[in-house]
Amino acid sequence: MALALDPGEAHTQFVDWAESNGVDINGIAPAKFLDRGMGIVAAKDLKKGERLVHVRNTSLITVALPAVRVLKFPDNATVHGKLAAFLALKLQAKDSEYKLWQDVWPTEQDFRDILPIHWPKKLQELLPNAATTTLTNQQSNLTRDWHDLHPSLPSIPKPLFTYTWLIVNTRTFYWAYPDLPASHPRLPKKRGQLTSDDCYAMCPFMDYFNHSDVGCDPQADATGYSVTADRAYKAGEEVFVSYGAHTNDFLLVEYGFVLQENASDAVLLDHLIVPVLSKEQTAVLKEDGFYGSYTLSASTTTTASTLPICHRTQAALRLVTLPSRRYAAFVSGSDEGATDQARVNAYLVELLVKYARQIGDILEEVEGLKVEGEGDEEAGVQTRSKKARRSLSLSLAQSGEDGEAGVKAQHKDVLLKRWKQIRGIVNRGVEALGG
Ligand SMILES: C[S@@+](CC[C@H](N)C(=O)[O-])C[C@H]1O[C@@H](n2cnc3c(N)ncnc32)[C@H](O)[C@@H]1O
Repeated sequence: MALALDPGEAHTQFVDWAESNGVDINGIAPAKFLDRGMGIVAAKDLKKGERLVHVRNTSLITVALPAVRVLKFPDNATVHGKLAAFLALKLQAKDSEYKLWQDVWPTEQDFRDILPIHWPKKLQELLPNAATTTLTNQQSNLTRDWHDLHPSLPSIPKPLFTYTWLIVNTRTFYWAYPDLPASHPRLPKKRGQLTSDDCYAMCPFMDYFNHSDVGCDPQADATGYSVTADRAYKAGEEVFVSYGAHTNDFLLVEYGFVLQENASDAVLLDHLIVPVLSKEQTAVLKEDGFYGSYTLSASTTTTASTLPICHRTQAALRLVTLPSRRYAAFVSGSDEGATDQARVNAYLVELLVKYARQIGDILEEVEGLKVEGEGDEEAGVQTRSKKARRSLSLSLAQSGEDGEAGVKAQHKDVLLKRWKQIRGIVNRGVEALGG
């Protein structure tokens, strides 16, 4: 069990505030962990099915709040951007009603330590392919939101907006406004047209929960949000929720960590398979809906009948390696494909073995990166209070000194860890495919 430390005064004050502001807490408490900031622990033995927390719908922070609507952000701005803008204004105002909540958020420096969006470019360039795609999308979403909202935020510097945008990104919950009727004017769009990008809610206290691939499943209804124990917990044990079935590449970019054990982990193979497709094969796969998103899963329960590759990968590789009628029989379902499986496997093994060699080179490159500012700067920051660190880092950022930061030991460690995980998945894949 990871060591849970006393969270400190700011957290005690926040919990008191939360309890008097629509958050019902039962048998759990925030605690500090050495490697993942804050989290939630069982404050007593808990039974499976016990409700651990309920956050009233009126205590959620959504764009339907009158306090957000009155700011009249542009209609075309995203819900993510509007919430980030609202929270930036609240953080700047000295008398915000959310001050005690904001005081327990991770600091901007915490984000610089863990989130790849703040990594130096040379390190970002060494991210695995799937992580690079997620990071590119994240960067362009942030740029779009800043572009759309900064004319409405003359007093907010970009680093502050970036900070609250990342707070929303790492702490938001899916909220489809179950408390509002179908075409209520406070909905971001009419109910029928709501997309997942419209359904963001900030949920004070619930945002203390850390993620595990197997954990409690937060539930929303018209009364608000709740978390119920998915199993029995001993007092002192950390209680996780699941943020969803995410790979470690996704978790690294969106949340700044990778899991040691992750049943949802997989390696994206697009960069290996797409380049071997001819123009004609690409067109066929696009037409059949099998172009891209080729995955090799991390599953260790693979048997001969359940290979660690997805159906899309099977389809693409069959088109590349077999006569087109064999491909057609497979995708139409008239042939399960067992006869050709060995050929398909052998082809993929070749690609994976080549990839394993490249991974070896990348690992060497990452291992060789020089870590800057080790020791001195870190030690100084750790002795300051969290609040002081926040104001220090925000004021630094406000001066525009974003620059090209150096590689930190933390960045390098997590990147090495991820590449070693990928090497493990690839090697296990080669074995399972009979290589
Ligand atoms: C919703 S917040 C959870 C509370 C957060 N740990 C804090 O200090 O406030 C999500 C963030 O928690 C951290 N986190 C969540 N689950 C984690 C895990 N299993 N391992 C390491 N860090 C985790 C990541 O920094 C992530 O961006």
